[in-house]
Amino acid sequence: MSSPPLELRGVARRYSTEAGTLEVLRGVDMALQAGEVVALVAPSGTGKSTLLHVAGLLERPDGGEVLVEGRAAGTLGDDARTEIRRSTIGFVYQFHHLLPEFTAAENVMLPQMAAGVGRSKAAERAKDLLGTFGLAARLDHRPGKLSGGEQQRVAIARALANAPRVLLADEPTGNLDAATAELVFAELLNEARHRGLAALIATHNNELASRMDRVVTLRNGVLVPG
Ligand SMILES: Nc1ncnc2c1ncn2[C@@H]1O[C@H](COP(=O)(O)OP(=O)(O)OP(=O)(O)O)[C@@H](O)[C@H]1O
Repeated sequence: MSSPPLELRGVARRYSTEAGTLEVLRGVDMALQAGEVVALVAPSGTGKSTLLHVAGLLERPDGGEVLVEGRAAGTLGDDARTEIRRSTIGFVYQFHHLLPEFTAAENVMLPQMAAGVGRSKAAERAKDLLGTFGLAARLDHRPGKLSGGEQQRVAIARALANAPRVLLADEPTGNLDAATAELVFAELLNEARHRGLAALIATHNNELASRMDRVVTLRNGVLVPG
């Protein structure tokens, strides 16, 4: 059997604070299979973002390992992690984090060009992706001229730009009104399923969580089912 796109083994992460050491992750184990969309539920402040950042190779674990397609990746150096992240992992944040001085299309082109794709090919792919999210008429708009839902759709298109096998999302619709959140979530779920991605989507919303394939909860620094 091939390796899961993403696996966490005994992942630990702690922060030094004035009050002492804060053990946020105490041995997180999880395997995320291709085609599986998993909900990550965690009360605020328990380490959900920390977990996603470590899983997405943005931060290194203090213990344990993150395996990407079977390769120990979490504890590699910054350049190697960046390389693997760029080619394998798409990340959607709660706030879109788009670059305000670039257009929607350019925001989707940039990660591709950073990965070595030529400008015209990147532009073509950005157009296709943004079209998928109903933004064909918004390619040349800067983020400030887009609605919240449109901004988040651009952010999702950007996360998919390099055809990742893993999609990580940190409350991707948490900043939208309920009706827009529903539409954007449905599109995100649809794309993740259509592409057969291994997806981990953090949400505080139990109804959204129940529509994913399974739910994991972060409790006392470990993941438990349900
Ligand atoms: N760089 C850091 N240094 C010190 N403490 C940190 C650091 N990053 C996070 N923490 C602390 O670790 C804990 C978990 O933070 P994290 O951002 O992962 O929580 P979260 O579950 O994502 O919260 P929320 O849902 O409110 O965004 C919090 O108590 C936070 O204050």
